[in-house]
Amino acid sequence: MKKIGFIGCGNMGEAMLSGALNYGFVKKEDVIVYTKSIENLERLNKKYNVVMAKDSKDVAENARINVLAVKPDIYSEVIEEIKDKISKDSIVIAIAPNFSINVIKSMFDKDVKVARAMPNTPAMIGCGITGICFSDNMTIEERKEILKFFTSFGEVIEVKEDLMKAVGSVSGSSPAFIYMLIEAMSDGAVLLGIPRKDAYRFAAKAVEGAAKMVLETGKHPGELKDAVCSPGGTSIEGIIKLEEKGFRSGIIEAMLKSAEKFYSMEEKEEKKYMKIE
Ligand SMILES: NC(=O)C1=CN([C@@H]2O[C@H](COP(=O)(O)OP(=O)(O)OC[C@H]3O[C@@H](n4cnc5c(N)ncnc54)[C@H](OP(=O)(O)O)[C@@H]3O)[C@@H](O)[C@H]2O)C=CC1
Ligand SMILES: O=C(O)[C@@H]1CCC=N1
Repeated sequence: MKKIGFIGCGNMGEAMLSGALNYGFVKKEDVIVYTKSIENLERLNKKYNVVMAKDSKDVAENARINVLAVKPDIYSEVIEEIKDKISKDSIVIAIAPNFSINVIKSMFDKDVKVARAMPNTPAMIGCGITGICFSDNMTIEERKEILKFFTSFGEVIEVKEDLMKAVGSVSGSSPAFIYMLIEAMSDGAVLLGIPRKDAYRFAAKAVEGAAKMVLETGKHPGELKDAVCSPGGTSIEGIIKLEEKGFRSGIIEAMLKSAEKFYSMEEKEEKKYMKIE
């Protein structure tokens, strides 16, 4: 029996796989992976030397922890395929926005052990952050093991299930917002004459440095911002423009919009599988 299996291994699956291997949660011979295309499967096998499964069932039959890293619209098809192979000792990790723990149980048609998580792609470099909740039937030991998996490629915070939609915004989706910030900062720097390559470096390092200042000093972000702005100086000019353009409310609304979508996706599946009106 392998320790962990990945059904689907694209952007998020590979980020977790490489994180878990690099940061020592699991050895390559203890991982089994299945993806739809043979090209991707062979690429992953070559890159990580993990065992290739012949199909999703093969993963479920041979792995104790099963990570469902397929797109949301493939979940039901995959669960249908593997449900008979999931034993009472297996653990299912679900990372799609749509499916609550109850819905996953209902899709498996049994009291399966479910860890519902919302990770993010910086997992690939060991800098992920994941929000997670567990089904009641999971033991403390099992929970600890799953927390260890997610900790192997970043931080993990246990949350109540109804906060998963917020975690989706602030963890799952937010890297996309930050990449946009870096891209926009770089465009501005290029406009001011800095070569493109250097512009990305300046912008990304500023984001990294600012994030570390928040994490390591424990200071309020507003205090750190104030320390940058000299009276009558250059930064405050930029800040006035950001306020004028609705920077902060734009970000807050983006968070709410992502959470709203998460909730509506979840609600749709609840109605379908739990027969809730
Ligand atoms: N991307 C992100 O930042 C985040 C994603 N998530 C969630 O992670 C999940 C995966 O998303 P993401 O990694 O972006 O998606 P990708 O499209 O990058 O990866 C999907 C994977 O599923 C495989 N696949 C497709 N059909 C099947 C099938 N029938 N059986 C088995 N495997 C199949 C694909 O195989 P192949 O490569 O061969 O086509 C691919 O490896 C989603 O549910 C998403 O909501 C959660 C948090 C963050
Ligand atoms: O965009 C999505 O739906 C997925 C979930 C969070 C990040 N990516």
